[in-house]
Amino acid sequence: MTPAARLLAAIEILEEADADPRPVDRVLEGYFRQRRYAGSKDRHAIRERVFGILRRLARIDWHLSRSNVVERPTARLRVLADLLLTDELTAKAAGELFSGERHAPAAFGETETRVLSALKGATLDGSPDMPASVRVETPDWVYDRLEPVLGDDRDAALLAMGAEAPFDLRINPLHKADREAVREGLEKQGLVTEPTPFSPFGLRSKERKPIDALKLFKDGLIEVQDEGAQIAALLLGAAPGMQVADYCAGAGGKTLVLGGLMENKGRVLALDTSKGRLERCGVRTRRAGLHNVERHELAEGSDRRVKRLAGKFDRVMVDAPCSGTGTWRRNPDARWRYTEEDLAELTALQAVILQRGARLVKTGGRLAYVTCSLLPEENEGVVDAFLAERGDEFRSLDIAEVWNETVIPLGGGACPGEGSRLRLYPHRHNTDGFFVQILERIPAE
Ligand SMILES: C[S@@+](CC[C@H](N)C(=O)[O-])C[C@H]1O[C@@H](n2cnc3c(N)ncnc32)[C@H](O)[C@@H]1O
Repeated sequence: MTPAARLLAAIEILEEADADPRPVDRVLEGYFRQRRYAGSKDRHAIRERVFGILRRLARIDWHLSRSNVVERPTARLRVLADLLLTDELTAKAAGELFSGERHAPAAFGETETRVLSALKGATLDGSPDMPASVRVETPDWVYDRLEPVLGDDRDAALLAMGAEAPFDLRINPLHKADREAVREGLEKQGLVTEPTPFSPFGLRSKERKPIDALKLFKDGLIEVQDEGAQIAALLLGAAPGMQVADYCAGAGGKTLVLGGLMENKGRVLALDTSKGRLERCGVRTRRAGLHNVERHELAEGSDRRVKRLAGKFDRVMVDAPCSGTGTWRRNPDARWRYTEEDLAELTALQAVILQRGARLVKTGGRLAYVTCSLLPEENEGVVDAFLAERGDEFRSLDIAEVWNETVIPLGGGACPGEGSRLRLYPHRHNTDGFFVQILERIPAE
C-alpha cells in the first residue's frame, strides 16, 4: 500500500471506531480481516497512525477547535491535523497525500483548506496556553479526581499512560517451568524478553508479537498478562487444597494464576455474568492443563447457587468491572469511553459485587478487591463504604505483610503499597494501573 492508501485506511478505521462501541483493537481486526491484501508492514503503519491519533486526540481536537473553523472534528480532519502537528508536514506535502487519486484520500475541501492555514506553524505540544488536562490527554472529570491520590505525580502518571505498554507474558505456575528456560525458548522463536521485576512468573518484551502460533503457547506454558494483573492475583495467596472463588473471572486472566498456584488441588469457581468470557476462560484453563476450575454463569440479580455457597471459600477474588483508567496504555480509546455519569453506575455495581463476593468468604478466609482503575471512588471509596457497614465482620490486612508472606516470593524489593492498599502505576512500576486491597473475614475469638 502507498503512504496515501495507509492514510485512507486510518481515516476509514477512525470513522468506523467512532460509530462502533467495541474497543478500537477489535475494529482494526475486523477491518483487516476484510482486506487480506494489507501486508504486515501496512497493518503496522496503519495501527500506529490510528493508535497514535487516539493517544493524541485531546491535543489534536484542541488545536482543531482553536482554529475556529470546525465545530465537530471528523476523522479526515484529525488525520490531516496529525500530519501537520505531529509529523510537521507542510500544507503542500499533506496535499500530495490527499491527492484524490485512486486509493488516496479525497482532495481537500474548503473547510480543510481553512484548517490548513489555521494550523500553519503550530506543533502538537508547542502551545503554552494548552490546558494541563489536554496536555496529558485526560478528560477533566478524571483529571480532577486524580489530584488527591497522585498529587504532584499526576501529570507524570498520565503521561506514562499515553505511552505504549510493554508486552508482558506470564509463565503457567502449574508447570513450575524455569523462567530462564522459557525465556531462552522464546528468544529462539525471535521474541526477546527479560524477567519482570516483581512477578516471579513474568517475562517482558519491548516488542508486541503474536504468540498464538508458538508451541510454548499451544502447550499452555505462556499467556499474555500485564505484570500488575499477575501481582494482584498472586497476592490473594491461593494454595493447593483451598476453595477459591474468582468473582468477575471474565476470560480467566486471574483464574489461570489462582488455579496454577493450586496445582490442580482444591477448587476454583470462576463466576461471571458473561457467557462468552466464561467460554474463553474454559478454552484457556484447558490449554493451561487445569482440571480444578469450574465455571458458572451468574444469573441476573441474586444467584441461587452462589447463595448456597455462602461462607464456603478460603479465598475470594473480586476483580470488579471498572472504568479501566489504569489500562489506557493499551486501550487509548478507553479514555473517552466513560463519562462522569457512568462513574456513579459503576461504583454502585462495584458495591453490590463486593457484597456478593464477601458473602462467599469463610471465617478466617480472605477477600481481594481489585480494579484496574486509578479513581478513588472505585477503589478505597467502595472498600471504605463496605467496611463502614461490615467492619465487625471484615478487616483490612496490611498489604506489605501480605506481600511478604506471598507463598511465591514477589521480587522488586519492598512492597510498593502503603497501609492496606497497593496501587500500581505505569510511571512507577511499569505496570498497568491497579488497586488491590485484601480483607479478612474476622476469625471468631
Ligand atoms: C475486570 S473484568 C475481569 C477480568 C478477569 N478477572 C481477568 O483477570 O481476566 C470484570 C468482569 O466483571 C464481569 N461482570 C460485570 N458485571 C458483573 C456482575 N454483576 N457480577 C459478576 N461479574 C460481572 C464482566 O463480565 C467482566 O468479565
